[in-house]
Formats: sequence, structure tokens, C-alpha cells
Amino acid sequence: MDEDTRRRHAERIRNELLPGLEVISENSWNPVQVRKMPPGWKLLGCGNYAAVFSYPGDSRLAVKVYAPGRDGWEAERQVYRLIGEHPGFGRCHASGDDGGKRWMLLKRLHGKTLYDCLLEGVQIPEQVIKDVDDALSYAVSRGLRPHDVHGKNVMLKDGRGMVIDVSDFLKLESCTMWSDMKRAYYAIYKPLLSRSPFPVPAWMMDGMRSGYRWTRKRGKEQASRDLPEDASGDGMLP
Ligand SMILES: Nc1ncnc2c1ncn2[C@@H]1O[C@H](COP(=O)(O)OP(=O)(O)OP(=O)(O)O)[C@@H](O)[C@H]1O
Repeated sequence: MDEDTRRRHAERIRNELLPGLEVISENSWNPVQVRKMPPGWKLLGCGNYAAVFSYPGDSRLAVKVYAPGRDGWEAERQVYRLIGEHPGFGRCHASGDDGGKRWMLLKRLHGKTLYDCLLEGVQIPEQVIKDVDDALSYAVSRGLRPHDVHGKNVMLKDGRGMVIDVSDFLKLESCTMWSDMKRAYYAIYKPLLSRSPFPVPAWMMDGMRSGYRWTRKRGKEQASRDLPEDASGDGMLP
């Protein structure tokens, strides 16, 4: 995207979207809420930190606006700068902080998250796993540490996989979510579900997520107990 186009989009976001927009976050463990939104802009989704909108008149673009009081904007900008252009990731074309309203103009991603594929019984090809592996190796080669890569943060589009959330890639602690996900894919999904996938009920997905969260928490507690006393600071934990 050239500099003029970038400036034009930034002005439109500044003048048309931000003045009529109210995104609030009550806490960091629940999705933000959009209280007010100007006409013509449509909500694509809410995370715990930010809301993402479609860009009127251009289906290749999306605008992410962070809720006041939620950090992550600076780190996410930095990660996108380091990633540059790669088919396994989105892209940030421009960003700004206008009177505390922090936004990013992103490449809009069209597709289905792996979580939704399971819920809807959509087949997840092995290529997705390979694409995400490639993307994460590339991220590591750029000095990043992939973090929080799980079924809701990986998208399937035309048989290919893409990582949609890179906001935690500067965190120092290691994260096993993607290797756990891959293990489940090869041990359970590929032999049992990949040939004739069926919709996995939401209650079962929620049960698996809770079980997984509980196992991770137990693992971390165990690891912290196993550390020698002078090495038990949080930064040492996996
Ligand atoms: N580039 C994009 N194109 C289309 N939709 C997107 C894009 N980025 C995010 N979304 C949608 O917006 C939702 C929220 O975005 P995202 O997960 O990045 O927010 P967040 O607050 O940073 O997330 P988290 O709660 O994981 O920290 C996503 O679940 C997805 O539905």
C-alpha cells in the first residue's frame, strides 16, 4: 500500500470511525463491548482487548480498535513490523493513536477458525498444520516467540492455514499451545475425524477447553513447585 493510500485511509478512520465509536472493556478476561458505532462500519469480531470492524467499500481491509485501558497495541504493531509480509500471517498497513483511541488498519482475513471448523464439521486438511508450522518457524527466524496459537487463532481459507493473532509474540515465556494442538490433530483428529468429519457439539468443545486449561494450570503449578526456591519467579515458568 502506498503512502497516499495509507494517509487517506488513516484520515477516514480518524474522521468517520473514531468520533462515533465507543469500545469498552470491563475486564481483561471477557470480550470488549461496542456501545456505539457510526453507520456504514460493521463489527467483525470482539477479542478481550479490541474490536475489529470491516472497512466500508474495501473487503480487503479491517480496522482493529483497542479499548481504553487495554494494552497490547504497541506490541502488536511491533510484531507486525517484524513479520513484514508472509502468507501465513495478516498484515498491518497503518496504525495510529488519536486522543487515546488506538487503531490498526489490517489486511482483512476471510476464512473459518479451526474452532469453528470443528463446531461445524468442516474438514481440516493436514496442509493447515504444515502452513502454521512454516509461519511459526518464520516468526522465530524474525526474533519472535509464537504464543497463544490455538484453534481460535488459526484460520482455514481455501485449504491453507493462517495465524490471525500475533499480539503475544513478544512475550518471553514459552507457550506449548500449538504443539499441544498439533499432537491432538495427529493423535485424534487425523485418525478418527479427518475422513468424515462431523460437527463436534459445543458442550464437548467447551469441556475439552476447560479440561485443557485445567491440565495446563496444574502443569504450571507442578513446574513451579519443582523449581529450586531461588528460581521460582514467574519468568522461569513455561
Ligand atoms: N484481520 C482480521 N480480519 C477479519 N477479522 C478479524 C481480523 N482480526 C481479527 N478479526 C476478528 O476479530 C476478533 C477479535 O480480534 P482479536 O482476536 O485480534 O482481538 P484481541 O482482543 O487482540 O484478541 P485476544 O482476546 O485474543 O487478545 C477475532 O476473533 C476475529 O473474529
